[in-house]
Amino acid sequence: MSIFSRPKTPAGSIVRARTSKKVTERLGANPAIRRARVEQAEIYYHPGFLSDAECDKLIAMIDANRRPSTLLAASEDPEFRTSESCDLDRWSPDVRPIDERMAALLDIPPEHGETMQGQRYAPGQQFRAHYDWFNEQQDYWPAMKASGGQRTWTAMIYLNDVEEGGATWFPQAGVRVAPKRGLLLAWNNMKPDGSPNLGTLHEGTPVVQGVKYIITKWFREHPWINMPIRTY
Ligand SMILES: O=C(O)CCC(=O)C(=O)O
Ligand SMILES: [Fe+2]
Repeated sequence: MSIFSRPKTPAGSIVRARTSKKVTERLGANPAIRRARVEQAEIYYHPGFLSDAECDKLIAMIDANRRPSTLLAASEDPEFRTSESCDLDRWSPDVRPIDERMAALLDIPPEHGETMQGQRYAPGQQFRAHYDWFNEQQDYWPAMKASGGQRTWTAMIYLNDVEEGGATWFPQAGVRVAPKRGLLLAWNNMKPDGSPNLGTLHEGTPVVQGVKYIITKWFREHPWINMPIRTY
């Protein structure tokens, strides 16, 4: 192999490795948090992170602003992501304290977080298996690199219980999480050396009965520069 050929496995990174270690230590020290007992990925649970009132408020905001969900990279499968999404205004008095609490829980500066997204899945809707980390070989990567770089951690919260279906399934890690109102799920998209972890492959399985509401937050390795600044 020539020394100029592209490595097959994505490269590690000192910045991401440092974040991995810091967040892992912070979560490990929190008695309210449990780690899934698997080696393939670092997946954590915090039951009851949000109150019922907070969940209801976010559900109402999602219902009021939802639009079809989108994908960063084109997919040939029209059923790949069939849910609806909405961006939640981080400066809203109902969103900001939650946004900041999530960042504090992980010990990541809030400005590294992308806009909190609400997701709504009606029966039959799903988000097929994907990674949250960016593929650095794809056309979208230069724009993502410039806007804060790789996605390091994901934190999501289930806002309601779902009658049937809608579990988050990590097929490589063998972890299935059923929606539970107020439960926060967080995982490290990176490996300890700061390279993307293939073990984080996950999907939002189809809802069978009921409607599933979640919020998702993706944290970048650097501050997310798309963040709108309010000048008043
Ligand atoms: O709906 C789920 O359970 C997973 C959502 C997800 O993977 C995402 O929003 O990136
Ligand atoms: Fe995801």
